[in-house]
Amino acid sequence: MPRPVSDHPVPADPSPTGAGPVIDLDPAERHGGPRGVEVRCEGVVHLYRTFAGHDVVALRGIDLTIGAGERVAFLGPSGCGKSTLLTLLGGIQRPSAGRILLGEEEISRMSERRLTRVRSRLVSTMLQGATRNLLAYATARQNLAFARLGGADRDDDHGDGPDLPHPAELLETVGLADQADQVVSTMSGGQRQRLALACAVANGPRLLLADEPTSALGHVDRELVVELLHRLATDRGTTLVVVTHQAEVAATFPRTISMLGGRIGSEGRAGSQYAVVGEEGLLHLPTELVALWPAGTLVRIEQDDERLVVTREEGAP
Ligand SMILES: Nc1ncnc2c1ncn2[C@@H]1O[C@H](COP(=O)(O)OP(=O)(O)OP(=O)(O)O)[C@@H](O)[C@H]1O
Repeated sequence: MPRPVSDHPVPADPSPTGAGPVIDLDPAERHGGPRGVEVRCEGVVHLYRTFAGHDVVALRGIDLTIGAGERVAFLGPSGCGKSTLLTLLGGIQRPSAGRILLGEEEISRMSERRLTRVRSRLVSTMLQGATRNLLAYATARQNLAFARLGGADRDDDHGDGPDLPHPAELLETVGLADQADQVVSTMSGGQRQRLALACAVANGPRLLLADEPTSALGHVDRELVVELLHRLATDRGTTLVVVTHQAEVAATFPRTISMLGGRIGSEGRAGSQYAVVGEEGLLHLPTELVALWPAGTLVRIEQDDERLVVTREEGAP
């Protein structure tokens, strides 16, 4: 029987160095609000240095706020920076410039020690490909137990506290109760991905990040995993950010963000498309219009009260 949250006050940061403020792991829950954490990016730029010594600009200035408990899908062509952004939000890499905040915690400037705590207690990242998130020669139950070790880092409850989902219930939720003692390497792709999802939420993250969680799955498994992602996130109010190239997956999210060339291009909310005006008036077309309005198309732009009217100039050079 879960104990009430007030029995488990979040302890002060036990770091022997005493460095930095306490990571407030669950403020919203203690105040009865959503459990998810707000995500903010301010001017985030990311460069990769190649072996040949060249810089590749993966992100060119991302300004973005994702509300606590919001569910968002990132779309965009290959190489536009989706996975890079996800790894920055998960604290796996640090941005070359700009700020990333999870709630009040600025993870872009945090010490490695505190970042490790954030990764094990606040954020969970599902990498692309189910097996990268699992121990292939362990059973489903053992994988879940391992995934909960991060939660066990919670000094108040040693991993069995009220805010951690129970492993048996999680296996039941993802439809793997009968596979509890099955070794991962003998599971189907869909079963592995459902187990990876169960492991990702096993230590009760407030932000769940998933990179292409359905890319290798058939139609039935894809629908199952998408439904589980939404259910597990909404049940606990977890903020959910998913990268996908599948439009039908993105369409199940209340908010979609399309990226292009390392920038945020357009947004969709509840079926409507929005474009974000970028630096120097740059405006990206929604992805599905790009083929109809290719680069080089000459257009006339006129302002009509609150509307911008864009008209193709037929026959122009
Ligand atoms: N480790 C790396 N070293 C050098 N360049 C990289 C590295 N990782 C990514 N890049 C480059 O950064 C840019 C963004 O890559 P990223 O993987 O974030 O894009 P993506 O939108 O997730 O692509 P995909 O949909 O193909 O996974 C690309 O130009 C890519 O080649």
